[in-house]
Amino acid sequence: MADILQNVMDHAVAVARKAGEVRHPYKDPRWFIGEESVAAGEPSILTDDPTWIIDPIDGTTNFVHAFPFVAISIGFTINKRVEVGVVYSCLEDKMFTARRGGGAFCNGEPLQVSDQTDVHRSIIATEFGSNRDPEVVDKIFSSLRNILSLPVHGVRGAGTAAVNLSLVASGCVEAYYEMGMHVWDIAAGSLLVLEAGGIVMDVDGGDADLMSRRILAANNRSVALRLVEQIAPYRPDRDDAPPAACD
Ligand SMILES: O=P(O)(O)OC(CO)CO
Ligand SMILES: [Mg+2]
Ligand SMILES: [Mg+2]
Repeated sequence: MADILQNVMDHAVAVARKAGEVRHPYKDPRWFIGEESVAAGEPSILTDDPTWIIDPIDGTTNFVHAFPFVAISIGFTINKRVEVGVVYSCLEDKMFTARRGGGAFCNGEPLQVSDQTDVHRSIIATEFGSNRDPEVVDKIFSSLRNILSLPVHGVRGAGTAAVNLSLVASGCVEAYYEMGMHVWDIAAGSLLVLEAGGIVMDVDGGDADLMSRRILAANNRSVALRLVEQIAPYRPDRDDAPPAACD
């Protein structure tokens, strides 16, 4: 397991060096976007520089309640594109790894998304999130009602975006969508899905935007576009939005 992780991290360093960077990618604070560092006041701006995007505990509420899905998520971007993704699902003891162009793996075994093209035969993952604004809750339930009524086989949620994305990459669910999570929740997992043969887009069918706090990841375009028709979109404040001015 350690070998797999070391191998992926060595690749990230090699990619950074190839991009002409000579700074040590484990040490320069400009190269990090982390949930805890942003909470401590560090900027959350994705630049073209090599950048580690880290969530040390994805599934904090699960962790607190001993609900058994918790992950560590580490993404590595260059030119705002994820080059390496690692998701460790701690209690499942599954190490998911992906390199751009190099495939996605779970504990070293290759991953492939589901080949299901019929949304009616699909399981869709999503989350209720933590925003209790009535308008947002209405949108969440509107999307859910539409999707359940298609009908689909089922709707699930692991309580962690990173694990939900690993489930898409593993072919256990056909798609995952959410609005309100953050870039550190999805950077690594989005590459897992792409490298397992899936697609990642905005919930409105547009291009994926890591900082938008919106994601739709699916096994294929057919399933994704059926979901786009059902999702009631809303726009959370972006991860790179300037801090609100004080009165
Ligand atoms: O548990 P965390 O890291 O707050 O993340 C949540 C979403 O923000 C679950 O993905
Ligand atoms: Mg998280
Ligand atoms: Mg977290």
